[in-house]
Amino acid sequence: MTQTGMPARRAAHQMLQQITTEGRLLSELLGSGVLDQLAPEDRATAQRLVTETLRGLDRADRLLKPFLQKNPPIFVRNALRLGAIELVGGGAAHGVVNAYVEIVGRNKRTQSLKGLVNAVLRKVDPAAWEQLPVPVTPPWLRQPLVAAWGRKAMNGIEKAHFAGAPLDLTAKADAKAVAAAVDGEVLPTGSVRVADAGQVSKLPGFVEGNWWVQDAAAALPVKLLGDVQGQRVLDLCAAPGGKTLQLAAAGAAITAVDLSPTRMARVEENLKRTGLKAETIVCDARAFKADPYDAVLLDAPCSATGTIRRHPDLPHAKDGAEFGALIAQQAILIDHAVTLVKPGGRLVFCTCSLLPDEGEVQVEEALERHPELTVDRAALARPGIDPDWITEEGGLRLRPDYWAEAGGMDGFYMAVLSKPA
Ligand SMILES: C[S@@+](CC[C@H](N)C(=O)[O-])C[C@H]1O[C@@H](n2cnc3c(N)ncnc32)[C@H](O)[C@@H]1O
Repeated sequence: MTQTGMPARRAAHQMLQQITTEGRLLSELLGSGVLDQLAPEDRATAQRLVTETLRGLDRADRLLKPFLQKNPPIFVRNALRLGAIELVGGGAAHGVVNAYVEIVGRNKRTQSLKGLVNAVLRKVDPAAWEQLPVPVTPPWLRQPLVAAWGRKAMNGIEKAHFAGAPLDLTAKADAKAVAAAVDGEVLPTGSVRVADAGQVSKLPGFVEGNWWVQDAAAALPVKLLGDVQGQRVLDLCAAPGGKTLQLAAAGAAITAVDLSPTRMARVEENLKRTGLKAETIVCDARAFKADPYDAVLLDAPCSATGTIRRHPDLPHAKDGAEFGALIAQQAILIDHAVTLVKPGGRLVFCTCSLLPDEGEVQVEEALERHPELTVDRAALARPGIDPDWITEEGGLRLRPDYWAEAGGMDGFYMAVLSKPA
């Protein structure tokens, strides 16, 4: 672990507080300029420290529990958690303990607990860390996931969440050449995996736009469309544009729609860097009107529970309260997307969610509302797709515990629906 200074620790503590008490997401906090006052190396340290703490939160709590007679206030608990993670990561005990004693001492409401923080952190034994179980997901999310996939699979999913994610790239043209340039490997589905990436923008081929960052699971929905050369394709909910770039690189004429102007600006940056072309339209996909398309891709807003390997803040910031609204919005988006598919055309519905309500169930219900649609199972016969991943209704279910030995994949659901000619 690199040297951790007080500004980075204070920022990490502040972010952990906002995530665990205000339901803020780390990406929102980073975007809001919370780290702008810090030197670049402190910014990176604060972000790494808070990410590692969130990933190991349940384990840090177990490590600390024997030394706490009752749960201290969350401000203190978060200081203890960060301190424990630093100690386990090899931080010098004296410096770590003093730092978190100081953070707790600066707050009038918690200054009387400085002694507790000092005593508890001094007792932490970093060697005990490896003996503790894999961190468990908070119950609000664990329960529905165990109900959907079973306990054994959930343990595998939690292992994958704890391990974090490697960096996956999608090549604009030649995956083998990209793999050779970045010292990566080509996965069975065609994505390039980089085990030890470092700073993404410094990897060979970034400036030239030879590839973009995209998890191997997230790259599959576009592949299910097969050859789209010369087809008119609508990418609904397109930002930051990973799928738009894939479709453009495959030679389709793309219209990319997203509600968020800031996120659409990222699609435009990505198009510029890669030299690819797409029409971009900022608007609510539910109100978008145009002549029907050969294919529509709907990557609907969802719980994002498939991306916890890279966003360990999510289970600690959220409580599932917005799931109902997201599920309702997905159904409305599907119904509208169906109107934008021409006869004989296809709709790919996908979400980066682990919840069947945002995947399998959504498609089953869509088929009831639109009996003219059929599920295109043949579209799933693609290189690297394990037949065990195919679901009863004919969709593709991907989970973080798949490809465990090779570094896992994001949780995703996708299905191809065909309209009669
Ligand atoms: C899962 S992300 C899409 C990821 C993107 N397809 C990719 O591959 O990079 C969902 C996107 O939906 C957008 N969104 C949410 N509600 C929307 C709506 N009603 N209309 C259009 N876009 C919407 C969000 O701004 C967000 O960019």
